[in-house]
Amino acid sequence: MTQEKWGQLRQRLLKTVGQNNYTTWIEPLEFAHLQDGVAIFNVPTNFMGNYVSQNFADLILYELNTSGTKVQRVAFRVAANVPVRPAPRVVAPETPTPAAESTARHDALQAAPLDARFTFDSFVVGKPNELAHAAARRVSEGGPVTFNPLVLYGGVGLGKTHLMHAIAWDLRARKPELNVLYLSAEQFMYRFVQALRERKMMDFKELFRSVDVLMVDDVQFIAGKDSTQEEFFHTFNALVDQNKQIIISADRAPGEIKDLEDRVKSRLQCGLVVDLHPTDYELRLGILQTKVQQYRDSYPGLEIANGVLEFLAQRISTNVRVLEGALTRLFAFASLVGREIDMELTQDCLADVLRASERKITVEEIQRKVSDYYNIRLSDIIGPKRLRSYARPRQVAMYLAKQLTSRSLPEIGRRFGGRDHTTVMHGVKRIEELKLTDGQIAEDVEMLRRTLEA
Ligand SMILES: Nc1ncnc2c1ncn2[C@@H]1O[C@H](COP(=O)(O)OP(=O)(O)OP(=O)(O)O)[C@@H](O)[C@H]1O
Repeated sequence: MTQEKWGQLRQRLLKTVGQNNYTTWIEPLEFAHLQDGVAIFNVPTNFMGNYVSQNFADLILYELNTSGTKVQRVAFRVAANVPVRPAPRVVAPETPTPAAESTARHDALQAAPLDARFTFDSFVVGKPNELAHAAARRVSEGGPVTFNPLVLYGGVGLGKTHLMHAIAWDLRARKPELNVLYLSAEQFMYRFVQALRERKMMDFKELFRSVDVLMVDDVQFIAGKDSTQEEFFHTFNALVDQNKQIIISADRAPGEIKDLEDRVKSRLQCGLVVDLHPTDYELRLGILQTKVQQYRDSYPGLEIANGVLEFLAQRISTNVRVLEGALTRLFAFASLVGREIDMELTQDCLADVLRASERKITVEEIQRKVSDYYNIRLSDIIGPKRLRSYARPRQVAMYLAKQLTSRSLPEIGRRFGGRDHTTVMHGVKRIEELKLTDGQIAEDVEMLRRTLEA
């Protein structure tokens, strides 16, 4: 079907549904394409898609087929670039027309916009985020609900929002018929308070319970806000009862969110809780390389000297937002002054960022913490003894020194009683392998990392 044909068809629909309905529901529809007998239309919001689907889909299908276009089904999906129309003014609020009433409801449930850059394609996967990524991918397939809710948690700027948006984009593409609602916990509270104030609690409940996939970002925000928590709890239960997928993000594990009611905590812990770990050197480097590829389009011809990305990955903190900000600044600066991005330019341009993110953890501190943890003496970690009960903690300490400090392998070796850098490399590799096969080691390393970074 062509756009022109859709234009003619809309005129026929106008006659059938009347001007009011037409302006509110039909006109904003944008014909996207016809594929395998499904006519796909872009709509500005999920709510609109749902409403049109329930009320006008049969009519549209009928009109399409009688005009000679063979279509088995129509589907509506939310596209990022379809403008949201302002709600038509309700002239007589006491007796709103059905269309106007629905539009007002639709405004009350406006989903937060999705960031077009936050897709699975642009998400770089590494050890620290691979589990979270895999879980997000699974949910985005929209198959039967196997874990509910999916809780993604982790520190600032580690990609929680990015993953949630990626799930939403994917679901919209794969299952346009699903009503996917993404919003922050703050927006949830805002809508709730607004519904209370405007005495529209029934609408609020009905609308939240009508979604197929609910995604609430930064749930820690509702901690300590009693009535919002209560409403969230009921919404949550109602959706889980209907087997609707819920995806939640938080800045820490549900059990550790202060002032979050126990019943909410325990509900959140019922599904799959996955942790986005702080980025490690390899992931940071991977992210930088990917971003550089993206920047090349905007800054053609700009060169980066060898070693600059490695330097940034080593020196800038675990927060990906800070890493991205640094790179953006570097590119903008280099293109302004028309120079290659070399070490000198990097140091000049990012002096403040580099100072702020200087790592505070020292190799000595790591050695102390590790010896305390394994209950051995500091001298045994540094000393020459090869006993397994010393060698393994020593390797753990070397591994942590590599991950958490900017020291090179030879520098680390020197601090471990003058060992060679190949010994350190071997130790680091050994722990990397053991982390995958030995749950106890993985837990030890994680505990130590947390106490060191606290
Ligand atoms: N693995 C990754 N690959 C590519 N980009 C990433 C990755 N992780 C994070 N980012 C980018 O880092 C920035 C911050 O990520 P995001 O907003 O998702 O963090 P967050 O965990 O939600 O943080 P906050 O708690 O501050 O909301 C975004 O621009 C995101 O695209």
